[in-house]
Amino acid sequence: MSDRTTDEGGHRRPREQRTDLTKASESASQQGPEQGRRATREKRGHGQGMSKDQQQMEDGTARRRAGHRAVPQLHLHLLWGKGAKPWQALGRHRRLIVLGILLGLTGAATSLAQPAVIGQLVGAAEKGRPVTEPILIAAALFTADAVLGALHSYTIGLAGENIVYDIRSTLTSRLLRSRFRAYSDWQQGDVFSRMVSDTLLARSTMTHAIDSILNNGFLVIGGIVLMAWIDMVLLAATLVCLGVTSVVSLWLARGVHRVSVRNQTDTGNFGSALLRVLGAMPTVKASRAESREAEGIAVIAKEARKSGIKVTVMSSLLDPTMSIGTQLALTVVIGLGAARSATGAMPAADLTAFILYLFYLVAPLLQLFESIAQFQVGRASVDRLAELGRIEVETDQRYDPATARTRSGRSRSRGYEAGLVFDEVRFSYPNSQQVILGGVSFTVPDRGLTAIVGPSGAGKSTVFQLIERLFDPVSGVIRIDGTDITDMPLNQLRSVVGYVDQDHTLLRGSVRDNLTYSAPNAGDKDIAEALRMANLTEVIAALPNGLDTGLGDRGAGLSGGQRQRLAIARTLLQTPRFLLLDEATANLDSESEGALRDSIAMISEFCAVIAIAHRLSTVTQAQQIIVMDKGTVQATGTHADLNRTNALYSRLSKLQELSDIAS
Ligand SMILES: Nc1ncnc2c1ncn2[C@@H]1O[C@H](COP(=O)(O)OP(=O)(O)OP(=O)(O)O)[C@@H](O)[C@H]1O
Repeated sequence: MSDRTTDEGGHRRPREQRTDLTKASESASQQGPEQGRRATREKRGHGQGMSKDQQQMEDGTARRRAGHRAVPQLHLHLLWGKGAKPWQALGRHRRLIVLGILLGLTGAATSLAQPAVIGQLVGAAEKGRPVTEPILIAAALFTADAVLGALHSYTIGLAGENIVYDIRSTLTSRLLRSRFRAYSDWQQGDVFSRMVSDTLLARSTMTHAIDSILNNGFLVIGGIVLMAWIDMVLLAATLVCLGVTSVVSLWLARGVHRVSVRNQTDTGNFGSALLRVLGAMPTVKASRAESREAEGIAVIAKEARKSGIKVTVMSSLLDPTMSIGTQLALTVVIGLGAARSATGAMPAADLTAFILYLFYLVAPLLQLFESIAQFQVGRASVDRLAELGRIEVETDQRYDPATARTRSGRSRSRGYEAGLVFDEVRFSYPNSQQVILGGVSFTVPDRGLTAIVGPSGAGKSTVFQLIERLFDPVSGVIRIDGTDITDMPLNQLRSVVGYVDQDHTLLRGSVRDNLTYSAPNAGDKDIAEALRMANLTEVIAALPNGLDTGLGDRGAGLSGGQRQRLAIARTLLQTPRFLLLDEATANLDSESEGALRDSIAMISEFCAVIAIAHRLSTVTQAQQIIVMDKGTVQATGTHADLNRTNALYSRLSKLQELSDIAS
């Protein structure tokens, strides 16, 4: 099967797309149905004029090409996953981070040299030697320290922003390409909170915290070495005082990690709860549920507050713990040092340098432990992002190679049927035992209107979700022109299948943005034609800015029926070969429904329209009607046949007549 309206990457070709709809419908209306059909078929080149081998070659090429556009991988999980290579996690930002760390370390070296130079200055002054040289060296060190510090901050900040950008863009791409059933398991608010706040925390971990741990660690170790060089006795006293507090601080830092994980989960829960009600404001108001919901969300917010306070308590204990240790060390050093200096065991210049090193050590030591705590907070975020990054994505490879081979063996049998075929399809939703489709078989020819009717819950919408491959059957095959759809690249499948779902979702943006959503290069002529077919020309003309009028969330600004027709026009611009309409006429008044019925009749001249309809009046003209009940096909036929032969259909038909009379 080939689709000549797709390019190498599986995208639709703009030029052909722009003209497809107009030309096809013009042909259909001007040349009469048969010629129009032929003209459209030729333009679409859907493979009927090709040999089967050619088609299969094109299939393979298209699949390989589509497969080349690999879904971006998030490497964050490597940081703490099995066989972790932290280096890889930093990806292409490694160089920048290394540069930042080197700048920081050089800055730290200049800092470490300062007390020694000041010690020399004191020594020179003590002995009455010239002090110009040590002053100049000290000034050069201060300047270098300041410049290196600024460059260091900028480099690390830049790497941080790059990393956040990378994580966000990679994760967004993965989320949008995720398998529908995998995405359905996630709460939107949780996803949102991970994408916004966890990425910021992860940035701190991967740049500032790591950098600070290395730099301050270097300063601390360097300071200790220099202090050892000056006086071992004073150093031993210092280490005893600081050692105890360091152990306590490390224990606190671990605690910070534990409570941070809890706090980030609570924050995600808060986001989910908020999104849930914000997405249903009219229902909340109509149900007078404002106070109830506000109270419920306040409870969740309280949980986040509680775990947030725990993080604050643990983090704020770090500072005083370290302060106690350093104050103690300072007191001991000054007392012991003064005594040693008085006995002449230690020169005054050495004591000055030692005390300065101790002062210099205090800030890096505090920062070191703060960074370890920050690292632990960010680590929890990195873990949460890595979990999101492992979401299963749709690939254009075969869903299950072994099964696909067996299926394609069957599906590529000689004499395949053109159109869409359900062959003994069985299906249950993931994590559910309920059989939703129990061996459904039917054939939809590649032209004309096919209606699917049946009571609520019969499995009609599920049939559409399987055609779109939002889910895959448990067993059985769905074929398009003889090809198992699991063997088709997804974007090829979705370019030949247009789907107007029950919610006919519109997005915030202009009418034009919404119309051209699946055909971004559609021209004005095609847009006008699609609007005409969906009976929207006058409606759009009456809007203040016509096609450029802005719509609110989910298409606010248009009536329910207008939104529904706009969704149909949007799908028409995609020039699908199979147009799936799920309850497309549910919100229409009788007049609009009649107009749309005419449009569907016209559209079905050049593609296969499959319409789920509760209003049977919409589909009485259908070439075939499939009656579904409890996940099986009860009967297939025309309106007249089914009215005569099928009890369920004639009952639905009678109920419909009654409701029409009543209205
Ligand atoms: N995501 C899902 N997870 C589990 N079960 C589901 C899911 N979606 C639908 N179902 C179940 O599948 C069955 C068939 O649903 P489906 O939406 O296909 O019916 P339908 O015939 O289109 O109904 P209606 O005419 O009311 O839209 C229902 O029993 C429903 O509860």
